[in-house]
Amino acid sequence: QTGSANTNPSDSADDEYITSVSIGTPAQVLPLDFDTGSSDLWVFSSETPKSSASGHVTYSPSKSSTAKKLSGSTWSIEYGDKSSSSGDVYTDVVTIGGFSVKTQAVESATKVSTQFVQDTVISGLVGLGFDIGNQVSPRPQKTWFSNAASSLAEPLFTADLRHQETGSYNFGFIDTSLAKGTIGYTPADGSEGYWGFTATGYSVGGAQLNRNSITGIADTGTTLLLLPDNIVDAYYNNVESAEYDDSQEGVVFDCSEDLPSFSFGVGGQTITISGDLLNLTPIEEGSSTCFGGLQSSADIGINIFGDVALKAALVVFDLGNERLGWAQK
Ligand SMILES: Cc1c(C=O)c(-c2nnc3c4c(C[n+]5cc6c(C)n(C)c(C)c6c(Cl)n5)n(C)c(C)c4cnn23)c(C)n1C
Repeated sequence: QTGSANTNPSDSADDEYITSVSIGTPAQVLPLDFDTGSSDLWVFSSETPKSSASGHVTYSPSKSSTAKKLSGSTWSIEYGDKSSSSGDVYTDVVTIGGFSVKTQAVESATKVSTQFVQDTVISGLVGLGFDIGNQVSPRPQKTWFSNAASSLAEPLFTADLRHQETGSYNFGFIDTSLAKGTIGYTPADGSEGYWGFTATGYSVGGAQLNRNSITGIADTGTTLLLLPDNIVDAYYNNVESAEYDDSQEGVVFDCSEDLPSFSFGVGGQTITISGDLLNLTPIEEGSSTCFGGLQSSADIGINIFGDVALKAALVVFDLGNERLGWAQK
């Protein structure tokens, strides 16, 4: 069996990607953000304070004949941008791209931070990280993909995120036609709950790849490409108008400037992110100053290959072989 779901950028900056998910009987369809950097499936629900839930599509377990309370279980999660949510837990049928998991832990939010209240285009997240990262207590729950894996044709999924167009998450199969290049595989380390891997080097503007290994995570839930300062500096030294903007907390530059590409090596392949994918967006509507898609990971303690990097590739999250595949798109 397989599944295939379309995913769409939420706004003009590709800040996040929205995928429709059906929960319960009859189906309640919610727009959710698939996040390989976390391992909880949580939703705005009938238990979310009305003031917080306004503008959001919500899940009502009481309206689903297949919903069951997981009594005594609670959850609480905080994300890299300091956003957070918490609540209690139901199980229900969850269908993604035509594939159903009958008894999926659906974490219902009784509390959500302001970032989530304001982000009305999504009604929650689907964690596609490793089960070890799940935040339900007293008994951690499995992710949707972990529950699905044993019934899928192959225990893997692919992410094909695109700039300002519809992409896809495919489960149980690899559509190689989505990629131009060969898929290069490298071991994935799931011990922290993330899809960790090591890139073998990088280059700016199509130059020869150097041999500086970069250990990081493949994270569909993070917008930017977050790398060490030495790499960020090496890149922006090629961008004449680039400067660090304290208020924006990142490197900005003239929107009119042509940006060089950025390449990294992984699994014997070279993934090249074109310059225009590295110009994320004007710092505010109509501004001629733009915010860079590549920023520093120095304050985070981990390197994150977020959507800016993933958009350049077809990425295979291969649980069965504990490996990540990357192919140029
Ligand atoms: C260590 C880390 C991160 C690790 O993940 C991270 C980050 N980066 N994008 C996101 C997140 C997103 C994606 N996301 C990013 C957005 C940005 C940059 N902007 C301006 C808007 C309006 C966004 C929205 Cl609506 N959504 N979402 C939905 C959540 C829950 C995120 C949590 N963290 N996060 C940051 C900013 N940092 C420092």
